[in-house]
Amino acid sequence: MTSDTLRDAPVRLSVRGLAKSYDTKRGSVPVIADLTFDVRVGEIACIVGPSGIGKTTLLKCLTGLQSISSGQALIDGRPIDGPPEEMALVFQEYTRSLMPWLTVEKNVRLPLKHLRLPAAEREERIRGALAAVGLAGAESKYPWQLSGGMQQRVAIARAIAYRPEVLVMDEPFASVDAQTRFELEDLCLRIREQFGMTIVVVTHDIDEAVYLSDRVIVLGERPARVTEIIDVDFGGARDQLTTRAVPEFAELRSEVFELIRKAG
Ligand SMILES: Nc1ncnc2c1ncn2[C@@H]1O[C@H](COP(=O)(O)OP(=O)(O)OP(=O)(O)O)[C@@H](O)[C@H]1O
Repeated sequence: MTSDTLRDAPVRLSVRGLAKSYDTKRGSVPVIADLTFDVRVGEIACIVGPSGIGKTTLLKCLTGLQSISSGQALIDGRPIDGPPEEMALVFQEYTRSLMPWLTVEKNVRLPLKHLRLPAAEREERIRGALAAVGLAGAESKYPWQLSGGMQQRVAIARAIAYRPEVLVMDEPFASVDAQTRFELEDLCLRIREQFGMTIVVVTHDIDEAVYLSDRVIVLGERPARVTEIIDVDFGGARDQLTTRAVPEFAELRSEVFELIRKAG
């Protein structure tokens, strides 16, 4: 997949003047003032910004878990006003999102129950998702028998077995060691290639944002606005050593770092 192909793809997720305030005992507190951006079919977009700027709040609005105060978020042109069927969400805390009393295979099977798929397709999706994340053979294990990185792979397998159009991830690799983090980043790139999914990731890690993204969306100011949208033109095939070593990588990292520092 080339960057040019992605830039010509139709818009999957559109955020238009989105604002969000929380109602608290002290009244209405604005967290997001005005966000406008698009994510195209098959793109990976990373959302970055200083701590507490409203990144998780934005994801909650996009996934229909929080109401939007004004403006709109649209998926394929349809306004989001509840959890869209076309989306799946992966959280940082895999220990809280997996059911410890269910095996790996049953955890992945869980969200497929209400899809009413033909049995053969359901089994193939479970098998294919576990194979895609490198967990073929671990079907009968329980989450607590696995390492943190493997548990997060189960959470990702569960999301991709559902075949969402948009995979939304909130700090998905923040709780694993550095080596596992690199492996999971590459897994994310492979998922995009294999399933053509659109992926939105919130991350605190600037290098990760540059490595994964076709588009880095930088949030700043309080309440939050889009400070900058940075196009990343490394294409689909990336490599932890060679991609991170090109001069453009260092330039983009500095640019994002500087924007977040100014915003904080
Ligand atoms: N349910 C809520 N009610 C009231 N205020 C909230 C609620 N959830 C979040 N906030 C506030 O909204 C602001 C943004 O929080 P949010 O978690 O979205 O930021 P973030 O950018 O994801 O933070 P971090 O980078 O630290 O994870 C914070 O000031 C937070 O205290």
